[in-house]
Amino acid sequence: MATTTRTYNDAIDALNSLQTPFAVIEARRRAGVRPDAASVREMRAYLARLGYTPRDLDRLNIVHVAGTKGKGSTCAFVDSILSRYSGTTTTNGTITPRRKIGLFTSPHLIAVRERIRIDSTPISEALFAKYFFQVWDRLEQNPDIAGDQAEPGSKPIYSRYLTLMSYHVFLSEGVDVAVYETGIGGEYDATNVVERPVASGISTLGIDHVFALGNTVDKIAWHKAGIMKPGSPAFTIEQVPSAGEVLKERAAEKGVDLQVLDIDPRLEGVKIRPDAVFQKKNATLGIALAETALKKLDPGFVRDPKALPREFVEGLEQVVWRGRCEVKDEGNVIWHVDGAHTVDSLKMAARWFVEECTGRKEGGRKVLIFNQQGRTEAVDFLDGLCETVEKTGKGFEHVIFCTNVTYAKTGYKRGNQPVLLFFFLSSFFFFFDFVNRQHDPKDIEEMTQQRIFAERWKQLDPSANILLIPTIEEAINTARECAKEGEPPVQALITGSLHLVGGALGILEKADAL
Ligand SMILES: Nc1ncnc2c1ncn2[C@@H]1O[C@H](COP(=O)(O)OP(=O)(O)OP(=O)(O)O)[C@@H](O)[C@H]1O
Ligand SMILES: [Mg+2]
Ligand SMILES: [Mg+2]
Repeated sequence: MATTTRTYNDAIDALNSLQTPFAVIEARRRAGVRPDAASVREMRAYLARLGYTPRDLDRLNIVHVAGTKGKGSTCAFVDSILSRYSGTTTTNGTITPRRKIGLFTSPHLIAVRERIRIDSTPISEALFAKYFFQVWDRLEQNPDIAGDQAEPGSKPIYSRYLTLMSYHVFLSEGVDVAVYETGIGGEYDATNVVERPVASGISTLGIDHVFALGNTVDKIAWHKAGIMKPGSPAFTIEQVPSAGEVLKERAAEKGVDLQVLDIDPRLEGVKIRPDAVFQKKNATLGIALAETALKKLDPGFVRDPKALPREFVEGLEQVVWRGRCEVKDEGNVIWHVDGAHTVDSLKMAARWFVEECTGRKEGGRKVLIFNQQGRTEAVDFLDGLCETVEKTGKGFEHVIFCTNVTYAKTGYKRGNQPVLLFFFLSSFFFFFDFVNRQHDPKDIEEMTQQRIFAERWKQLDPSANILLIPTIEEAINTARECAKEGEPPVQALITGSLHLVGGALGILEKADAL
């Protein structure tokens, strides 16, 4: 990859070249190749080529979170609490200096730099480009270290590159504590190169990423349990029994003291949004992780079992975690935006939408915009969604299935220049942060998946007006056209994938990053 200039866009181009192409993913899937221990060995090799050892990561005081759902939300709670708590405590009369908090999450909604945050803000384009190419150069300067377990001269794949880069960013920027969300699973996830986290947390387990992790919740639990490390406290919340058992067994094998937390009674009176049990579980986990980190970072910190410190309450109430249970009132349309993309979380999202709608005086017509790309099982997401909303007596009047392409004219993402990368998609240009090589372009062009969704919805609710619309932008405009003069505002739900939600928020807010 030519890297003669080193702008942010060059960095994004180079990063996108590290995506595993759709054809390779398919070939591996057919051959039954699943992630294994080699991925962490490879991460260790790249870390060494960058000039770091796993010991260096200890300086980051990592809080590590795995789970099927609620990882990102839990991490956001920890980040929000810690950033409010730092700099406010007095030890022996002196104010402790403000701490820098790193946050590494996935996926991104609009711009990839959202995945690497310092003090809750995505790193700037300039900083992203700078560190991206520092990593690139170091890998090229040290193409091989004798005996290491990565192919000589190779570059890590997309998610592993970003993980490596995040360590380099946080170490270079002097981050005091870094909160890490796993990508897929735990045991073999790129983030699992950390050996001595300050604490590990496992959020709600369920079924997702079946190919990589297994098709039952106990197999999935085995992977997630891989982030627990001897010598580091580990926490989880109530799980379905088969998953809970596996977590306990693996904790015992590793000699880890795993605490299973009930909803924290100190949350009474704290305004958690949405006001739902799943979010209180995420908050409970977030509190325990933040407390454990603070015990290490702040010798003056004492846990009060009766009440949460003011900074914790503020951190929990004011947390920002975009694309999850968001309401945006546009006048004619009230948008409900949630990136749920598993059977269970879609039921949660539907319940939240229904509660929002029933809480309103006037009930306008309901419109759904749904997308999920590249996962055939996604058609089963629809049943719970339809049923939950129909229970209110008034289901979705219009149901729009669109692709994950954002803009009608320019393709995936607004940018300075379009880059034509792909063959099949004659009418779409691909843009930087959302070039996605991991889906079959033909499926998108022919709206194969959307047609399957439409068939299913026709069976679920024959009275709904079902529409297939190519882009997110056109889907949003269509929903806007459903609003009629003199009628209460349209109540629209946008859900099914984070790509969809990111694209939609980008359009609704004209934002470049969240
Ligand atoms: N504990 C939970 N149980 C079930 N559903 C949840 C839970 N927490 C969040 N959700 C739902 O899942 C969606 C995604 O939440 P979040 O980003 O925290 O999860 P994640 O684990 O980071 O997911 P991803 O796989 O997208 O990285 C939310 O919008 C919400 O609808
Ligand atoms: Mg996931
Ligand atoms: Mg996430």
